[in-house]
Amino acid sequence: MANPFQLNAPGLAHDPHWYRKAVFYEVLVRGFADANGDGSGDFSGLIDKLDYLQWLGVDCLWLPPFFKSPLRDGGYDIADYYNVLDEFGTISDFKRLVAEAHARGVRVIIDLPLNHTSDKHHWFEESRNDPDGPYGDFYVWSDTDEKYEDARIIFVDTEESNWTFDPVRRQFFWHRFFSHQPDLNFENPKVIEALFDVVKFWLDQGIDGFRADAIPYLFEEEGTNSENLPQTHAFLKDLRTMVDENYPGRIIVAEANQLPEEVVEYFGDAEGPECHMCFHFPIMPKLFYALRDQKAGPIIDTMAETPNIPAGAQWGTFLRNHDELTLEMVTNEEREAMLGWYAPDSRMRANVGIRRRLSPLLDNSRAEVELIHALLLSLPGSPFLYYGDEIGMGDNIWLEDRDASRTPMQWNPDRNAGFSTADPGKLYLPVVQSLVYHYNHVNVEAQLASSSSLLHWMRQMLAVRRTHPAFGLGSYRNVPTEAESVLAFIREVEVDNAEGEQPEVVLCVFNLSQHPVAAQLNLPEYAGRGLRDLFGGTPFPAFGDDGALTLTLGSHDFYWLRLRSASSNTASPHTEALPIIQAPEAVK
Ligand SMILES: OC[C@H]1O[C@H](O[C@H]2O[C@H](CO)[C@@H](O)[C@H](O)[C@H]2O)[C@H](O)[C@@H](O)[C@@H]1O
Ligand SMILES: [Ca+2]
Repeated sequence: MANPFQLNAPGLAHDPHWYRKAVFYEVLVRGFADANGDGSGDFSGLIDKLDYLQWLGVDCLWLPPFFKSPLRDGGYDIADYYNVLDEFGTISDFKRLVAEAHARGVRVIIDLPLNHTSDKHHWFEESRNDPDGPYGDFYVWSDTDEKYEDARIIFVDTEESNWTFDPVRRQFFWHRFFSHQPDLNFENPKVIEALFDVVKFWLDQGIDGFRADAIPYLFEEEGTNSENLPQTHAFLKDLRTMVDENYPGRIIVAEANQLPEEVVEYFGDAEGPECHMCFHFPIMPKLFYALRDQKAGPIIDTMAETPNIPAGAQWGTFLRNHDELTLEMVTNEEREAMLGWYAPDSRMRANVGIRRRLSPLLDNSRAEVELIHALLLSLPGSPFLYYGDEIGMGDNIWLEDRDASRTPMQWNPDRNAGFSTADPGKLYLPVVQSLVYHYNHVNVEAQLASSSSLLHWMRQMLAVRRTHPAFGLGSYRNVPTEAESVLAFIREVEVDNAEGEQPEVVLCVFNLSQHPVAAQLNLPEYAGRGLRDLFGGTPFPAFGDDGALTLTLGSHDFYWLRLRSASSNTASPHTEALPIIQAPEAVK
């Protein structure tokens, strides 16, 4: 069959700030495509699907850990930083993946858990067996489990303490996550050296950057909560210096599940930059909260509390990922409300969060799935999508822990959803066969054949976003309205085009309510200016002479509107050109 996704192979454009406009896509190698039919996804399978990802409009892949691991924490328990899981392929397969992605203009970042290893890592084996040997001080050992008592337990479902007694060394070792994941001792310069070597090794394989997993927990200090310590920031400044000096254009993305004022510290400052990007953990749950509360307030407040970031930095925004939908960044009242709304069955909960995929969270409401994506794609930050959400994949809460939302990608209605030719019982996890999300009807092939599908809608959204630099690079300004269900904001950036520097101003308006609403916006600086819809180019009524504009929005409706040029209020070919969205051959 002809490949319906094949486009040209543009290669990578030179752009040191690529990540500030990029759309990222988190893809589990294990879960995407199984090329050799052994029941597990692999690098070759992912390579086969790169045309699809390019067609969708993805700019950069994020690959969660694929290193040698006993897989007791989805690969975040690394046994060997320098080797990959046998079932995924070889390092040369990985390099081929990077090269093939780059040929299609798609970058690749990987996940690097530096805070801890698996207890099967040889560093730990040697540390526990030979306290005076070269690895004796690689982990945090203690004769007592009463140190650092102000550090909270993160995996509250499974862990009772951050210390575990090791019967071999007859001491306790420190771990912020599972008890089979000992924390490395960052006070030991040899550990830092070893980890810098790991980072260099992977950057030498051609990756475009890495996600620094669980970064707030590197150091411990008595009398503190052992999170976000100054020593951690000093380590990150050194790491950034090494990356900038040796690998310009490659990025570090901080995974710091912390309050806005704490997360922002992970960007560093002009004198001492740290990470190029930080995930914006606080805004994510507020989007879900606002949707059920049907009020824009929580989003407006969180954006107001979000500090400015240094030039050249960017937020990473997301709706879902391989973890539970974490509720660490909301108040106790908000958390209780969200658990009631989104996790009525206790099986849907994990640690301080909810282990469900996006579509089931939103009761398979297409309008809500569209609305929350429209928010994600237009609020400040570079969006990180999660594989399968572009087709509204479901989950399986009967699986353990976060595996609920790590099931195989659904490609077609064939055996194993087209993910693998293996005997179904051999798959790493079963494909989703629930009534509503069964792979018979929720799959890429079916959605490709339907021009009104979520998949085509997503592709168009990414295409429109790409055409308007205001979304990636623009400033953000809230526009107050009386209607409490309406969120309105302006994204604005100076763009250089044939007519010289011109501001691109995009007005985004969302109705978070299930009921229609009319909202008046007052922007006197735009008095008399017209607007155009970004999708079809339809002219909208102009702002009045006093700068007032009344918009009506249907249930869960939204607009992305571009302010027309000040001089004429008429379309100019350069500033108002609309993106041409082409349907693939298969649906023409
Ligand atoms: O390796 C341990 C974990 O590291 C990341 O953890 C983060 O996920 C937690 C939720 O599962 C979250 O509560 C915590 O704040 C994060 O640091 C990684 O993403 C996990 O998959 C992994 O288990
Ligand atoms: Ca395989």
